Amino acid sequence: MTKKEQEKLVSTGEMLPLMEEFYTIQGEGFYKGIAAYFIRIGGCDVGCHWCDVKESWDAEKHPPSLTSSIVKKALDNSKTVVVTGGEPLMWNMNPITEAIKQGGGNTHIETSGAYEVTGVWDWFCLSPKKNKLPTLEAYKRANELKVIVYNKHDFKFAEEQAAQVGEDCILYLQPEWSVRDKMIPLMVDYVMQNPKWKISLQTHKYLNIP
Ligand SMILES: C[S@@+](CC[C@H](N)C(=O)[O-])C[C@H]1O[C@@H](n2cnc3c(N)ncnc32)[C@H](O)[C@@H]1O
Ligand SMILES: Nc1nc2[nH]cc(C(=O)O)c2c(=O)[nH]1
Ligand code: SF4
Ligand SMILES: [Mg+2]
Repeated sequence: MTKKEQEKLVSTGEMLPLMEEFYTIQGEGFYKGIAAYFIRIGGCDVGCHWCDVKESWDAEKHPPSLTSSIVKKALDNSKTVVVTGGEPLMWNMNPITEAIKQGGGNTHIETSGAYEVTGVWDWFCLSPKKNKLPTLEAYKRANELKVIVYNKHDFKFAEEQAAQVGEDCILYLQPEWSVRDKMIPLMVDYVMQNPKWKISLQTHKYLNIP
């Protein structure tokens, strides 16, 4: 296939720049603890300085793969398929979610919400970033809001973001990994004072799994 043909398929979402795929346990948020197949799509320009997958940022480093093949492999392993990145919403997510659902799977997304929402999602995890705020549609779609706490100013940001999501959206504060020992005590106090929030930890990192 020529580069031009590939680019066309990427633009429709029939190919995606795949960085990695792995079957593991969802470590974070509402579905923490369940087996799930992760599809990590390359490309992100949000630029969080503490991002734990900076290798994903440059989409050019992750060659396009056929969406149908990615989905087939995922569904051979698991009914729950989590699409993450990078920033998955930089790409057209319609074909991948259609294929997952057609194969009987459940579609979950991990996103900053900074780009137009495409795809049909059974579970939408919105993790907003100050650098590039979510779209109005992303706030509407969010089933869970997962705000990363890097310093004490992030509590105010978390409240501003919570004011934008729907009533049924579940609210999580998740410590930034490198400062977890410093931030967890503040988060514990905050959640006891403000019990609409829950704490989410990156449990896969404690379990030493992907
Ligand atoms: C790597 S991001 C990919 C998906 C999307 N770009 C996003 O940010 O939601 C997956 C999740 O990990 C979180 N995350 C990334 N780096 C982290 C870190 N150092 N500590 C805690 N959570 C982190 C993100 O906020 C997001 O919820
Ligand atoms: N086990 C595990 N759970 C996760 N939940 C969200 C992740 C992500 O990077 O999007 C992630 C991840 O990278 N691994
Ligand atoms: S939006 Fe997500 S992938 Fe992009 S830099 Fe931030 S945490 Fe990393
Ligand atoms: Mg991760």
